[in-house]
Amino acid sequence: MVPNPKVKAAYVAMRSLGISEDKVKPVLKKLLRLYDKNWELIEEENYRVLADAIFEYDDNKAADEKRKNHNEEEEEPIMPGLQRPLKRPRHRNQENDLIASPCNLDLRTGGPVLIRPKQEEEFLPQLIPNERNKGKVPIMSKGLSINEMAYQSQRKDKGVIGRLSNGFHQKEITSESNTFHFPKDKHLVSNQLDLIKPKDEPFIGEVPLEGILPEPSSRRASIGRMKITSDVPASLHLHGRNRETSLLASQTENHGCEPAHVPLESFTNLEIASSSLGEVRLTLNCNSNLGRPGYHLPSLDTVLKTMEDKCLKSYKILDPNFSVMRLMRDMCQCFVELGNECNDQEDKTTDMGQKLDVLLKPVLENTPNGGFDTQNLHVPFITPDHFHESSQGVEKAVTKGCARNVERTEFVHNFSTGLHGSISPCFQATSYVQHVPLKGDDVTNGEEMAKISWINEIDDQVPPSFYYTPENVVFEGASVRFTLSQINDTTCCPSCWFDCLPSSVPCACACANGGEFVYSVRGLIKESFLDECIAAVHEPTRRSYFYCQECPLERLKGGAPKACNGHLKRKFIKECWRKCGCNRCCGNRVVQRGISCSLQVFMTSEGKGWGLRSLDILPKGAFVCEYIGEILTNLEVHKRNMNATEGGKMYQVILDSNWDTTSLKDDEALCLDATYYANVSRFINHRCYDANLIEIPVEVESPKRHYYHFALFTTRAVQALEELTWDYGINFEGDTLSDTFQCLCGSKFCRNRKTSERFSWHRSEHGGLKM
Ligand SMILES: C[S@@+](CC[C@H](N)C(=O)[O-])C[C@H]1O[C@@H](n2cnc3c(N)ncnc32)[C@H](O)[C@@H]1O
Repeated sequence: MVPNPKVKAAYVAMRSLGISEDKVKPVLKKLLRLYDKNWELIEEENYRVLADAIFEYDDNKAADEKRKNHNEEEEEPIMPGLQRPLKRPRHRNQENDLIASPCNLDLRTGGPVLIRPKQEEEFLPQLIPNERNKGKVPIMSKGLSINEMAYQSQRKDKGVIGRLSNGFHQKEITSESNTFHFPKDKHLVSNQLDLIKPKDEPFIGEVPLEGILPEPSSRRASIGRMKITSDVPASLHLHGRNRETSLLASQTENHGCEPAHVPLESFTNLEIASSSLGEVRLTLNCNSNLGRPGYHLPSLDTVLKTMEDKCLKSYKILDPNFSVMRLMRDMCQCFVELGNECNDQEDKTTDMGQKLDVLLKPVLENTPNGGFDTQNLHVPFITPDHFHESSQGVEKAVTKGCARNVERTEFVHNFSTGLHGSISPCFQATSYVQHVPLKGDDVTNGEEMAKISWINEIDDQVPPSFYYTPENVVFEGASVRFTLSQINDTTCCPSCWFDCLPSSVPCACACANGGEFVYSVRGLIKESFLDECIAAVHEPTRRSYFYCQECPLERLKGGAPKACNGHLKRKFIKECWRKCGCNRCCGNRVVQRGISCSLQVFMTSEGKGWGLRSLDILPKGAFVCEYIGEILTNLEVHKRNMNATEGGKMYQVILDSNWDTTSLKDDEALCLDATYYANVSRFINHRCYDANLIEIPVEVESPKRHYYHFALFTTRAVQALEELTWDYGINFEGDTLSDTFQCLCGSKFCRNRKTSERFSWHRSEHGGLKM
């Protein structure tokens, strides 16, 4: 009989791993039966399932034998003769492994496949508690040389705009070059890792360990504090298991003592370096007792073996010579080599962001708080200036990142009512992030329902990188917390059903909109409402403004309190929400459903940089997108602007459409900053007066209107490929803007001209426009 070519190919693949045919045959048979002869599953990832099944069988057999010896019972092996072909011995927790195996076969019974390969990740957390991320965490300690030697950079391209009373106000800033340099000399790049001795570190005081790895509060108390001092000479040169990689372990808690030889088992600080010069080091810190009574540090050997085993199983690395230490060393090497090769300034900044992400992400993934969907966690980059401040700064920055993710929990279940009681709108962002490089041709990075493409027919620039988020993210200190209890029956419509719009009796949400819904059945803003909104911007009078008794913006400027310039009152739209009886298809839920039109980011030909356009014709009153960014307190905006340098782009918008209160607290005076976190709206350019978009504040989750959604709707029909623009409300006669923003909007009503061709413009006393 001609051998099946697929079987033959499987033998060949296994042979390359040192597994003989007679070992492959019975396992392959079982697999084929279990997978219903679905070869695709078996062939996937270079026969990973098959290889694992063979190993699994081997392990089972070893375990059986152990048990047999132990029980002194006579038992026939069901499939004799399998021996591990790999060079590396695999030591496992047998029980866990059996369950967590990607192809959890009971080869003795040919029983069902409990976990299919693709599902492995889902099962791991429960099945191997505390194991999943172990060994993945290069914790940034004080000794991380990236911090000290490689990374001196300034915030790059940080753009800021602040909205004036009815528009943007800005502080332009320059892109500063990133000064990150790795050693230029090629000879510094050694092919081998060398022993390194950490140089004396400056005293930076006490660094709480929990700052690096946040612990659940119950455990915090028991966690010791790690002190890093200038005199931490207690470095050990450890030659781990005759490996080509040399290790250095230091006893960080051994302050001020002479170097002491400690057993491998009690290392607390493992460093892997790129060479003896230690240009790049990876540091692994571990509190010697993890704050748990009875905890003993495993030996380095055990950790490495377990990690290698994990790499085999979880990361599908089948190379029998694979070594975790080599992997980490290679990573250090990459830093050195890429730094040397990188001549282009821009490359350096982008690459560094990625490298830091590699280092930081695992720290966050490994938070013992657990429970987060680590697959979806997006970790902000820590800015260079935080890295070179001090190593303490590094740890602070890492903590910040963790804190942000802790805040990410969206719903706090209220057990007494069974409702989602307290709802935090989004997660905590940090300002200290670096832009994320754009991947592929979708500027949304897959975050929106539909892809948003980009095109540049003018030059060879690619869109700037930033962190795409379809929802606002809250920065620390901003008072944005929603609770269902804030919404009473007069501010929602619990008795409505499916869609509120067709109802002949206006519901509470319609009443909040002035007695009728703002949206038509086609999902457009009704013309009368829209025209009122446009008129309020185009023809403001004194009564169109709120005047704060104590303006939060003026308060920030310091000095003698100045009178408020006024904040333009805007009509709000109130959308239905969770306490309403209708569902997501309700016609009074437009903005919350997100972007539905076809948009494209493109390079403008007038020199305004990138812009946004619609690929389709849009009718008047259509919702285009929300202005999305970080929700900041104005205090934070002020801080960011103070730290910014001149020359960048403007991305900040003040949420002042309802500043009618005399007692607006500092944490309630909010702003959206789309510099780091943003959606596609950050590409919309300004146009004086006759822009085709208008901002309308939309209340969705909360009747408290100091926070609201900043939604952009068309003011008229828009042609396909016509640029979408919006009037930032810039006061070109104001001192902050006149020099820095040269308006290229091309409108015949452009306010940036001293005298318009056809009109003579002057400002109203409140900063609005009058013809
Ligand atoms: C919110 S961003 C808009 C997107 C931006 N063009 C880009 O390339 O990322 C605002 C910045 O775009 C530029 N910009 C927007 N409207 C402009 C206009 N009418 N004239 C000149 N520059 C404009 C300015 O640099 C401004 O700071």
